[in-house]
Amino acid sequence: PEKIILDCDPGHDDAVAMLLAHGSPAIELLAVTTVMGNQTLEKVTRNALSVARVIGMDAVPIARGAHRPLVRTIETAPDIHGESGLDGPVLPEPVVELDPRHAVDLIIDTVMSHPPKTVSLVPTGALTNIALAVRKEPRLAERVKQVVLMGGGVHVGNWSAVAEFNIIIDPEAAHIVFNEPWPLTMIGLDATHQALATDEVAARIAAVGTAPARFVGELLEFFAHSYKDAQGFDHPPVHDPCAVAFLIDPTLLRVVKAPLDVELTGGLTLGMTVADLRGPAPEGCTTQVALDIDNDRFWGLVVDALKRIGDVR
Ligand SMILES: Nc1ccc([C@@H]2N[C@H](CO)[C@@H](O)[C@H]2O)cc1
Ligand SMILES: [Ca+2]
Repeated sequence: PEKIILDCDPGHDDAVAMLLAHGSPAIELLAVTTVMGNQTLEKVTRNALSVARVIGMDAVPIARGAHRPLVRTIETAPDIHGESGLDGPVLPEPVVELDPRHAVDLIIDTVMSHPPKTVSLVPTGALTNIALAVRKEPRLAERVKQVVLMGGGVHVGNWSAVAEFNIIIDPEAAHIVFNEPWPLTMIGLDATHQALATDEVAARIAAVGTAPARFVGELLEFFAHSYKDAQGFDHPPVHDPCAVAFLIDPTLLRVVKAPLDVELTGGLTLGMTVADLRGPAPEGCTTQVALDIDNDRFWGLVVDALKRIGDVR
């Protein structure tokens, strides 16, 4: 199985990414780290611990990370995720204790204690923790198998006309991460806006008939309402598990190798992820971008993971 570290800001779709990583037989979830974004660090960390309880994840270390971006001030997304960051379902009291380390140290310790090129980083929030980690331990750039991040977009933005939330709330961190030599796959809005939780998807999830499945149903119901009100979507795009799905079955996504970088000085374009799709990628290009996803097969992975998790008391 693919060994991964999930760096996240739960967040409705981050919660689905956690359950997909925990439930999929193709993934070995080594650690979960939290970063501010959808809500404050306190709230997203509490949410991660609650989700861990719901899905029966009691042996994976969870550590909290950056409480604000590297340079800028924090910006949250209550219009989509609500005041708690995971509005909708009742959130059970956490049972597992947080790992005492900072997320950055848990990431470094986990990667450096495994053989080279065996652990992948899967960030689904701002890239602050990942940037700090590779600055504190530069060897990460050669040691990590790959970075598969949910963020950015080639032709699509959601926090500005051209920028995506995870990137624009900490564009300096994103610039660091996009410019390290590690293999990097950007699962951006071009693909994740196709990962829609339709009524048919909701029915497939409900049919699993377990407490975790009901939890997912409730969080997707809230997510659907807030996405409709805030962004006019008929069904919510569930972004973050698309990054985990790429590691489970890369054939689910169409990816194109292309030079990628992040705009830091634009007025209109701050935080824009710029992919140069003009021609064949130059030799040594280590970045690629996802442009499409097979939504039906993607949701099949989520349903399978829920079935494997079963009922959790
Ligand atoms: N409007 C909106 C804002 C932030 C997010 C979060 N940021 C990414 C999508 O932009 C996902 O990781 C998701 O958790 C989703 C929608
Ligand atoms: Ca997220």
